[in-house]
Parts: sequence; C-alpha cells; structure tokens
Amino acid sequence: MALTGELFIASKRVRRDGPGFQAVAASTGTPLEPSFSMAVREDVEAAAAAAEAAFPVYANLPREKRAAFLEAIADEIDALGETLTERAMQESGLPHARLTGERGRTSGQLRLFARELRLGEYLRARIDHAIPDRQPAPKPDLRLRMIPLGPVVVFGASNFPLAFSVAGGDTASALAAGCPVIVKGHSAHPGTSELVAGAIARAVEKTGMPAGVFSLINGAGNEVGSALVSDPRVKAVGFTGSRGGGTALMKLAASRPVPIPVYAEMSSINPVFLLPHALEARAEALGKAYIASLTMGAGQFCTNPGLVLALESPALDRFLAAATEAVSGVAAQTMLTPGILKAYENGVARWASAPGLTRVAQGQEGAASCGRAALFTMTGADFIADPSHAEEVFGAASLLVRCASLDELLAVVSLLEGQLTATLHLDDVDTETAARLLPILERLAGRILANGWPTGVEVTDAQVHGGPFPSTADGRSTSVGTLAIDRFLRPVAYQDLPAALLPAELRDGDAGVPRRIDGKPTL
Ligand SMILES: NC(=O)C1=CN([C@@H]2O[C@H](COP(=O)(O)OP(=O)(O)OC[C@H]3O[C@@H](n4cnc5c(N)ncnc54)[C@H](OP(=O)(O)O)[C@@H]3O)[C@@H](O)[C@H]2O)C=CC1
Ligand SMILES: O=C(O)CCC(=O)C(=O)O
Repeated sequence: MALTGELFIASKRVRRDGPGFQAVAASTGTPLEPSFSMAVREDVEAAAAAAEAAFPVYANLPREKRAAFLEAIADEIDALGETLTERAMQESGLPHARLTGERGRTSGQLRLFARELRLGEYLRARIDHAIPDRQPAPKPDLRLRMIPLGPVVVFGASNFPLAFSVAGGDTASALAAGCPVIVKGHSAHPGTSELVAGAIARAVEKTGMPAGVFSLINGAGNEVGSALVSDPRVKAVGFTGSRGGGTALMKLAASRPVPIPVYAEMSSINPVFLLPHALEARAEALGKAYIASLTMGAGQFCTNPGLVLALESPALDRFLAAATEAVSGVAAQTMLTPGILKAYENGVARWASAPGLTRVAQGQEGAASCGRAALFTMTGADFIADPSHAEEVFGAASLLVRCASLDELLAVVSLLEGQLTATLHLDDVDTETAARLLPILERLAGRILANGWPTGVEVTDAQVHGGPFPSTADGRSTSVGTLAIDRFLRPVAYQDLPAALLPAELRDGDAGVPRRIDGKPTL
C-alpha cells in the first residue's frame, strides 16, 4: 500500500503544495519516503467545519451503527497487517513483537468500545416518574442520559504509534461516545498515521458514516495543534505526551472564551514499594524483574518504574546487586526520536551530576540513536532535602531511594506528585505495612498493583489509566478501558417531556439498556 503523504480532511485525502516533511528511520536517521503535506490554516478550518456538520448526524445514529463503524475500523486495521507493523517499526524503532501486540491492542480496544455501545450502560439512563399529587408540591417527571460533547481533537502519542495514536484509545472512546474526531498526527510517525487514517476513511465509506466524523492533520511546530484546540467548534481534547505540551494545551483550552476540558496524560514515575518480607524472600528475582520492566521499549512508557522505595537492609543490597547485574547486560535501544533521546540523556546527566545521587549501573553502549539504561540510588534523607529528582526522566533510567525507616519512606511519599500507578511488592507478613500505605497510595495514583510491574496496561472495563496531576490533567478520568468514554459525554435531564420527544432509551417500556427507574436498577 503506497503512501501518498496526504492529509485527511473529512475522510478525503488532501494534498498541500509547499514545504512538506519526511519521517526518519528511528534507528539510522535516514529520511523515509514520501514527503508529507503540512496543514495550513484553512485545513484546520475545513476539518473543524466538517466535524461540526457531522456531529448532529453522527451523535444521533443508532448505537448499533456506531458499533459497526468501530468494528469496521478494527477490521481495516487488522487487514493492514505487516504493512502497518513494518512502517511503525521503521518510524519508531520499536521492535516487531511489541508493534504486533500493539496493533492487536488497537483493533481490540475498538471492538471493546463497540461492545460498550451495544451494552448501553454508559448512557446511565435514569427515570424518575412524576408524582403529580405529591404534597406540598407535585414531583415532575425527570429522565437523564449522557450525550456526546461535540468534535474532539486527539493528539497522537509518539511512544505508542498505534494504541495511543490515530485510532488509539482517545479516538476509539470519542467515536464511541458519538464525537467526531480530528487527529493532530505526531510528526515522528506520519506514515503509520496515514495507513491508519486510510483504514478509518475506508470504514467511514463502507458503513456510510458522515465524512466529517474523521480528519487527520499534520503540521510541525505548535501552530496547527494550538489552532485546533482554540477552534470554538472543538469541545474536548485528548493528549498523551510531555508535561510541557500538556500543560500548554490545558492553559490554552482554559483561556478560550468558552473553556473546554483537556484530557492530557503527561508525566509519571510510578513508585514501586518493596516491602521488607517480600524483599527478603525474593530480592534477586525482584531485581531482575524490575530491570525487565524498566527497559522494555527503551523505557519509553509513561508507566515505567522510575522510582523504587525500600527500607535499608541486607535484602535491599541483594536486590540492588541483581538489578545492577541486569542493567549492565541490557543492550542500548533505539529511542523514538532524536529529541526524546536528547531529553533522556539530559535527564540522566542531570541525575549523574546531582549531589546525593549515585549511578550504580548503566546499560551497554550502542549506536548514536540508542539510549543506555541507567540505575541510580540515593538515601531517603537526601531525597527529602531535594525532591526535584522525582521529575520524570523519560526512558530507561530509574532511581532507588533507600530509606532509614518507615517514617522516612512515608515522608518521601508525601513529596511525590500525582502518579498513574503505585506498586506494592508484599508477602502476607507485610500486610500491616501495606495497609498503612494503601490510603496514601489511593490519594496518589490511579492504579495500585500488588506483586507485578506497572508497564503494560490491560484494556478492560475495570482499568484506570489516569491519576492526579501531573500524571494526567484530570484525575477523575481514565484514558484506557471502557470508562474512557465518560470523558467525552455530559449528562442531560429531560423534565416533563412528551414521550414522542424523548430518546428511545428513556421511554417507558423495554429500552434494552440498563436503567435506574424510580431508584431501582433494571436489567
Ligand atoms: N508521559 C508520557 O506518556 C509521554 C511523555 N513524553 C514526554 O514528551 C517528550 C517529548 O515527546 P513528544 O512525544 O514529542 O511529546 P510532546 O508533548 O512534545 O508532543 C506531543 C504532541 O503535542 C504537540 N504539542 C506539544 N506541545 C504543544 C503546544 N505547546 N501547543 C500545541 N501542540 C503541542 C506536538 O506537536 P508538534 O510535534 O507539532 O510540536 C505533538 O503533536 C518526551 O521526551 C517525554 O519526556 C512523550 C510521550 C509519552
Ligand atoms: O503501559 C502501557 O501499556 C501504556 C503506557 C502509556 O500509556 C504510555 O506510555 O503513554
């Protein structure tokens, strides 16, 4: 399937003359064909106008039609097979097995949202019947359901070119909610983006969706993304990337005449707690597993274990020895972009020159495009003196904080910012310590794990991939799992409306969706 380098406006390919840009092979820096069009202001305008025109039609389609559309996108992505995986490998430098898995995750989550639409639970349908003779005043008839917000802008993420990009979780959940999507493609993988956009455009045609339900816009610099977030027709934003980028978009969205929500997933260091008995029982195995999680995908996961906390003990020395040995054997790995590599190297250099931090191990040297894993330690007391070292270093570098007591460990935790995850390694005998930590971790993070590692987010109904700022912009939400649909919905109540005007799910009789009627759950 030949790439054309075109944009997609209202599901149609559009070429822009003028300066374009090329992707580069992540491992060699060699430019890749073709040249990609850069969007101009009128493309933003056209995409927003088309999304706005499509919205009332798309939002009011029967849920089954939207479900069939999502499944058609999934089928088209699966059909791209190796063509998609190979281009994503070239552009991202990520390995084949990882991208094959990510392709399956991408089509799988589209199908999961199709199921969510059929279930209809997300509508939160509620009916409170009128009580005309209630004293001292009659009770009105009230009925509630969730409706879509309107056009959504999604920023593709560099580190998940499939599952968090053009047809990733943000797009799948927004389309499921009934919102047209305009994707701002990531400049690191324009070919991958074009292949996936082509799949969506074919699904639009096959299932008869309004064309404006999807656009893909590329453009370097911040101009195109900022113009999209500022457009009055856009009603919400999904973003995965840097803290700087996410907070800039939050400010922009909040300063619009009509502010809109930005669901940005930004930085997280995912603290891991090695509780004493678990550490004593399996220090070496934990040390090895830690480094495997840390270095997966060159550490370019927002869920990677960037901070480990434990109490001083001989078992901690055994853990560190195993982790040190494992890091030393890790080959350098290609990083996503030269910019991300440079930011990683700067972060490691910052840690290496900071008083109180010791670099205890580093991975093997590699090619110029590769990042070297690195492991640092410091004491709890030094961390408390300068908690700025808790800033995310995006890549395979991690910091082990050796604490003199549980109180010191708790003092370190109190200095941490909001996190996507917190992990406990524990045995039965550690339960009391874990119970002390748990309420603190609930306030800190969106997902709490026991005896596992945070990388690799399962896409399910009960997943939360979110957390307090700065891990995300809004800790009340998740960007993975079916609850992600909530970000793009809002409730509307209908008071005393005639049945003929009510949406089908709110009429009396069997509506085929779970509802709460006069306080009682049905179905
Ligand atoms: N926590 C996480 O999940 C992730 C964190 N990162 C962090 O981000 C760093 C850079 O990676 P990258 O993926 O390029 O992330 P960025 O945040 O730099 O960029 C992500 C997207 O947002 C756009 N963007 C960024 N800032 C603005 C702005 N101020 N206004 C409008 N649009 C903006 C970019 O557009 P354009 O390219 O056109 O500028 C790009 O499309 C990494 O080194 C890492 O620290 C990266 C990926 C995931
Ligand atoms: O660990 C995962 O599967 C997801 C990680 C993620 O969301 C990210 O790195 O941006």
